[in-house]
Amino acid sequence: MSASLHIFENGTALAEGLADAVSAKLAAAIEARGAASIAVSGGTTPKAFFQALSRREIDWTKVTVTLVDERLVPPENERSNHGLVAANLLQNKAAAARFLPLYHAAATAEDAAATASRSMAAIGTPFDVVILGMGTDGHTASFFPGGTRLKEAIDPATPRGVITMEADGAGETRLTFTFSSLEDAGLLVLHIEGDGKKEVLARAEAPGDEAEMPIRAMLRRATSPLQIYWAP
Ligand SMILES: O=C1O[C@H](COP(=O)(O)O)[C@@H](O)[C@H](O)[C@H]1O
Repeated sequence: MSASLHIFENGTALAEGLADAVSAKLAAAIEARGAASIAVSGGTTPKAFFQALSRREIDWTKVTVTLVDERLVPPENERSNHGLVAANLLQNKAAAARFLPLYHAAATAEDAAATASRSMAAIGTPFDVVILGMGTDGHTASFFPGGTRLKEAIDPATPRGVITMEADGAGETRLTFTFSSLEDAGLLVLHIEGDGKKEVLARAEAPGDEAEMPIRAMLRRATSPLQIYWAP
């Protein structure tokens, strides 16, 4: 499915425009089914978007928020995506939303992933909204080049759920939804900012191996049209 590019003059305009699109999709899902779901990314990019979305007037009591991926750290750790979402999205109107974490204190990373997969089964699929980010190495979610379970993570035959991932440059062990969990979202967004990320995207759009730039799996094979939101 081909991608669409939405260009904004700056990060503030992008945050507001993306919050408009996402809140409209969540409101439509609530209207249709009485519930809505969104999986968001961490990293440095989404903070302003989270803050804008947190102020949108939808029925947040009917919205479940989770993460596309997470580090195997508790929420009080400064590198926790849960912590980022708690501080910036689960605020204002969105404080009423239900949050389902990927991290669980467990004996092993595999146990944490299995617990996350089980709790996600309650959300229902596909997600109404998925917001992806992208690293300068071409990773998305925790689909890292050289990742221990990259092949499995981006294989469309791997079932929906959360798996572990380790990779050089990823820091902590990661927990990540698989490709099949994310690629058919009602609204599938890639949120990137800056000229550097635009150049990375251009490289990803060129022919090459998905294992070298795993964002290519989403660009090439997602069944939902990928909506790329970019600002300088
Ligand atoms: O490791 C991660 O990085 C990506 C991108 O982060 P950014 O700091 O370049 O915005 C993010 O999408 C992912 O969720 C996160 O775990």
